[in-house]
Amino acid sequence: MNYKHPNLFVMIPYEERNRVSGYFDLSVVGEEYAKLLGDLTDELSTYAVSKNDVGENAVIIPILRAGMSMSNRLTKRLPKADVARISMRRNLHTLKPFVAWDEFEQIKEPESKRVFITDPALATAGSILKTLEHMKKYGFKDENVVIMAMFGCQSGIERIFKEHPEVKLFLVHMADGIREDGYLLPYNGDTGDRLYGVRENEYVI
Ligand SMILES: O=P(O)(O)OC[C@H]1O[C@H](OP(=O)(O)OP(=O)(O)O)[C@H](O)[C@@H]1O
Ligand SMILES: O=c1cc[nH]c(=O)[nH]1
Repeated sequence: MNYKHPNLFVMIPYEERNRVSGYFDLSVVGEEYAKLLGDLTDELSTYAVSKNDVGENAVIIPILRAGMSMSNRLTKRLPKADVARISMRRNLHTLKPFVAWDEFEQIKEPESKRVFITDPALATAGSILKTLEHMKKYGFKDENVVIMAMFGCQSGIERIFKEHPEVKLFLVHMADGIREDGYLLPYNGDTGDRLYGVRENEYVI
């Protein structure tokens, strides 16, 4: 997958897919999966964040639940950054996301803040787009936004840049595509479920 965009930065090229084989090994779950995602986040931070950046005037926004697996490590790399979580839920039939709650109110002067959004999976991009739309209401600016993700597909990425051409996206690795049920290919399962267990009431939301 050689898709390119000026604001897209892919850390591990297709030819080195074996380096991310743990994504696709569905027996890797819980703490072990969290460590794998955390270690890749450390690597991605080296790629996405300048060497002397300690997170001054920055805020890290993990999209819950799975985004915490990345923000937990990014906070170590950027100790001065604030953290403001957003809880995003999706109806797994329609794949439509909605905001359950957020912590944006606590961020002072959002219009001047550098933002790092973390979420391992970028599939339809509905969750990221909803997050960006929600952030705008609070005054955050697209030109200050860096999205950090593990795995994303071209159709989702194109949707992001179509609506938000100024954001930057740092991806560990490019997916081949997306399945009809909204999961990425190669299949990596549900990241949140692999980390924290299946959520019982997902279908009724
Ligand atoms: O690009 P999209 O099509 O919106 O899909 C990606 C979203 O799906 C996953 O979250 P999920 O809804 O499984 O929530 P969880 O992390 O709480 O399990 C993932 O962490 C993204 O937030
Ligand atoms: O591939 C996908 C799609 C949605 N959520 C995930 O965790 N993975």
